[in-house]
Amino acid sequence: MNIENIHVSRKLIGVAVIWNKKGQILISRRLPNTFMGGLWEFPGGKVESGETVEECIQREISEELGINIEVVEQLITINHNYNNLYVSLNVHQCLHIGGIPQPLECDEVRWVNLYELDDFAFPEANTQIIYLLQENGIWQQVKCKGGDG
Ligand SMILES: Nc1nc2c([nH]c(=O)n2[C@H]2C[C@H](O)[C@@H](COP(=O)(O)OP(=O)(O)OP(=O)(O)O)O2)c(=O)[nH]1
Ligand SMILES: [Mg+2]
Repeated sequence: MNIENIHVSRKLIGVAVIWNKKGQILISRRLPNTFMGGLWEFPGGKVESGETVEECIQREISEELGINIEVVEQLITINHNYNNLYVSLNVHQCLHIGGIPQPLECDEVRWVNLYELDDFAFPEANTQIIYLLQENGIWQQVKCKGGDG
């Protein structure tokens, strides 16, 4: 095969693990008829040029869910290859500050606890994120009860 025919896409993705005061995490379901449609994920999206990952997360969460969050700290970066799509998931721990999550760009949103995460189908790259979250427990008692949600 000619080298020019090989197309590899790379995407840097800002991903938010958003916690409420009850120790629940917000998950959203990808729209049907899209890449990995129907699977559940942590909200987020592609980092645009000129923005930091934190800015990307703030923007995506406001666009996708219409809520306010505080981006608190980085959890992990997962590099994963879906055939010819390389994604680098830059995952951050976040607190829900206010607003009721709306499924503005997804099929459905839900608050779930750490153990309920096992009941939903996530993309392959999420396995390690979920394992780490469950290992860590309720994120330092929801970062000492910050946030407002
Ligand atoms: N947001 C998010 N994306 C994830 C997760 N796990 C996972 O593999 N992904 C993958 C799916 C997509 O290939 C990519 C996210 O891209 P996207 O298509 O939702 O992002 P976007 O809305 O900014 O995309 P675009 O149309 O602007 O290219 O990362 C996850 O937990 N959250
Ligand atoms: Mg997205």
